[in-house]
Amino acid sequence: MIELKDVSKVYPNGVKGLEDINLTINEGEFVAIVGLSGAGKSTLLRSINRLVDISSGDIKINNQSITSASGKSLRLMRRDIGMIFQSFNLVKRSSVLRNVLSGRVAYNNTFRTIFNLFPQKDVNLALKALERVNILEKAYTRSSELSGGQQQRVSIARTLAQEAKVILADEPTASLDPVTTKQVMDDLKKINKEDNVTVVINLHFVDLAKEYSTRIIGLRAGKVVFDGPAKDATDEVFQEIYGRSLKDDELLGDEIE
Ligand SMILES: Nc1ncnc2c1ncn2[C@@H]1O[C@H](COP(=O)(O)OP(=O)(O)OP(=O)(O)O)[C@@H](O)[C@H]1O
Repeated sequence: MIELKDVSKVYPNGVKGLEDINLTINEGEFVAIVGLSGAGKSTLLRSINRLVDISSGDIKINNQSITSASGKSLRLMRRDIGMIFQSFNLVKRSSVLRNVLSGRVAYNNTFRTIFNLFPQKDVNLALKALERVNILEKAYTRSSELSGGQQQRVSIARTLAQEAKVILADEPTASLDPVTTKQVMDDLKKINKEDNVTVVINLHFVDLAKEYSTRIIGLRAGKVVFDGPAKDATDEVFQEIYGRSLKDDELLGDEIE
């Protein structure tokens, strides 16, 4: 369970990224965060694993405050949280398998990871993860040789190898074409369903949010302006979140049918 209590973030330049956010996200939910550019979606997501430090309030994960955690306890909390980025964040010159194994770094000592001495059980776990996202045959390929969609699958496999209980995905399909977008979303949904992994995802396309998530959180100027089941997110709701009608480029459209 992820709990945000009275969370605000003010950046050093005075910009309010988040204002007084109160949310509880339960284990196994698939939550989409939507809103205009600059609404605070990335700030919210990155606060959860403390890539962004909040200015006030508290964030708890399974009743333990990540806001006040440090050292080993922060590392252990972060080990349970996988992160997926728009830009994939892979080491391009390394093999696919090596990238997936980096999900095991927090489970091993530094000496082993520097010299690539991962235990066989970690290698097996990584190969299994690649199999689940259907790119096992690419295990020994250099990551730079993969398509964008394949690279995103590698980053999903990395969170599987990490045995993350929560996946935070920041616009994971923003640089992908519509067909690949759907494959990546299907992978995330499968992991959510089969492993009961909580998924919190920032999405630009509102129709994708409606199709895949169980709950939609709408942000506007750093505040939650909608929080409810995806099926309740009507056109009027999106109009409220965006302060205007949706534009064509906020809908992925028929390609996902
Ligand atoms: N490092 C930073 N320093 C100063 N202001 C920032 C910083 N990061 C974000 N902001 C500001 O905080 C607000 C929220 O930004 P955030 O990136 O969370 O929005 P977003 O909804 O994810 O937008 P986008 O969809 O464009 O990624 C914006 O006004 C942004 O300019």
